[in-house]
Amino acid sequence: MAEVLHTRKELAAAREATAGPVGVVMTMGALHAGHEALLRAARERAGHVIVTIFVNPLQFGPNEDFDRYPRTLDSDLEICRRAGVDVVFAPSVSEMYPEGRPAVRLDPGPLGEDLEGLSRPGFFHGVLTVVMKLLQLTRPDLAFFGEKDFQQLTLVRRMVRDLDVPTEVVGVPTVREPDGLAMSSRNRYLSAEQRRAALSLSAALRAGAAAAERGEDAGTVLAAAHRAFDVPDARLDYLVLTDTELEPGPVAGPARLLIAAWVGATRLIDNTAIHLAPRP
Ligand SMILES: Nc1ncnc2c1ncn2[C@@H]1O[C@H](COP(=O)(O)OP(=O)(O)OP(=O)(O)O)[C@@H](O)[C@H]1O
Ligand SMILES: CC(C)(CO)[C@@H](O)C(=O)[O-]
Ligand code: BAL
Repeated sequence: MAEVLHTRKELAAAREATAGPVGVVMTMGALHAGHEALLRAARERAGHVIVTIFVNPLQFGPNEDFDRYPRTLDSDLEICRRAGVDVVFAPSVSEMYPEGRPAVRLDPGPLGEDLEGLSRPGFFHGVLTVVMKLLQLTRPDLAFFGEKDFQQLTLVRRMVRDLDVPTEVVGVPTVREPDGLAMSSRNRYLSAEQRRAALSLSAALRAGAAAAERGEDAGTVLAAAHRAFDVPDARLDYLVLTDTELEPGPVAGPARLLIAAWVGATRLIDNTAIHLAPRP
């Protein structure tokens, strides 16, 4: 049975009593099969698994969905129990930020201002600040993050490297619905019609990957992805081809194709690995 803790003091006591490799999976709750894959990966690599459930106000903009973000603690706990999680840490906002918004926040650097950071100013300052706080509180040997949020995974890896955090960051492949839609807690905002339009994100990525497999160059790969996205009910935010560190403009070799789009009032993201053929 997972132990459910709400205070930093309880967590510190539980952590003190734990030996052996500790794995942490950080979440905002509303757990789904994507999160379950992270829990399985953690269970395989770590003797002791801690899950954090915290909807972090610091990473939401003033007009974003902090208030309506789904909060489903009972079913989350059931999923954690089934997955053999040892500790669930589910603090309140005042427990995490007793003095209100922290004056000192982590600066994600230039990548934090691009892609997701362009549409969500301050987002990665909020993400990295809470991830660092949760790393300090849980002191894990391993921390598991989903590739679905590839820019987040990249920035967390960079933070851990730049700030000498003694934790290995493990990326877990994106879990999809059978029709290709990347699992996301925000999918539950979609009507049936919007869910059909949302398929255009993964369709664009598949079209890009298929063009790369045919040996097409970067420009053709991107054009194929754009053509496949062409649906009236979804509005593109960005569709970019980068290198695997999210720097712009790869011409050959391993790359990443990333997309963000609005479907109604819901903003969705997705990405895939691409391998560009060597240039002649
Ligand atoms: N489909 C997925 N496959 C793999 N990992 C995922 C998937 N969805 C979320 N994750 C990972 O789970 C962790 C917690 O994410 P979070 O709780 O924000 O869920 P989410 O579904 O991404 O929510 P949202 O839709 O609000 O962004 C992150 O590391 C995230 O990348
Ligand atoms: C990493 C995270 C838990 C920080 O709030 C959040 O950004 C998420 O769920 O991906
Ligand atoms: N899944 C990343 C957290 C967020 O979108 O707020």
